[in-house]
Amino acid sequence: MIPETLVFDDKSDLVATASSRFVDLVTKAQADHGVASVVLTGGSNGIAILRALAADSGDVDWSRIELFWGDDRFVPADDPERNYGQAREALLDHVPVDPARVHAMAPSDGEFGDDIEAAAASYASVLTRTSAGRVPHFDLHLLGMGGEGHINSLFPHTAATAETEKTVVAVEDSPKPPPRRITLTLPVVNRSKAVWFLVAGEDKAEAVAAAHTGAHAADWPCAGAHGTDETVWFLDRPAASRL
Ligand SMILES: O=C(O)[C@H](O)[C@@H](O)[C@H](O)[C@H](O)COP(=O)(O)O
Repeated sequence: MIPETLVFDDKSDLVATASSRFVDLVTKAQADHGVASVVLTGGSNGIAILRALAADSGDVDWSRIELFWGDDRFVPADDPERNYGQAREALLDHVPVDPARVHAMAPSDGEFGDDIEAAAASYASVLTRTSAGRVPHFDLHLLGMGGEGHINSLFPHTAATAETEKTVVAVEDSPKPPPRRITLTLPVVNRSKAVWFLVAGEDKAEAVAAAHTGAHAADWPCAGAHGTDETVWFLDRPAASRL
């Protein structure tokens, strides 16, 4: 399916449109099948959207949304680098989510202690437990992207990006600090009905162009992520400058 590519004059327009489309998508999913499932991302754009939703989320019923993370840093629970903590502060502390439906990845001082493999395996079972024993088809997977094309903690030329079986893997040597992370893999990202890339800045332009011209996921992991119903690129002008 051909991706939809939207180019905005600035980041605030990008965030405003993505958050309003988030409200539309989630309210439709809730009307259609009761509980919506959304995978959140870290990064400045992902968090900016959560802040916008904290201010205005229309008719979204926050008690009927399962929230997951595409990746997180395997750090202590109160480490400010944790994507979960940033999402809590930006959105989850301000809306009536059902705590039983908020599925954070384990911190390094949580129930699995420092055992990152056990923490990753446990998250894989969270995915199936919340979806009647199957791997979920998320309604929406939000993705930030790095300049070298990484999404979640899937970096170029790594085993995590090449993974074809497991839904969740541990990353011990991320090229971007901190080195230890837990991430969803491409096979599960690609079960999402909608995959949205939230990308701003000239340093992302080469990766955006690569993804739009059929690059290999090993080289540019962003090129390997697609929704089953829609793939949308939300770009500012500098990020779109090589298209
Ligand atoms: O895990 C990380 O190190 C970051 O969270 C990273 O993956 C980030 O999401 C992207 O680099 C996009 O970041 P921006 O949205 O700030 O461009």
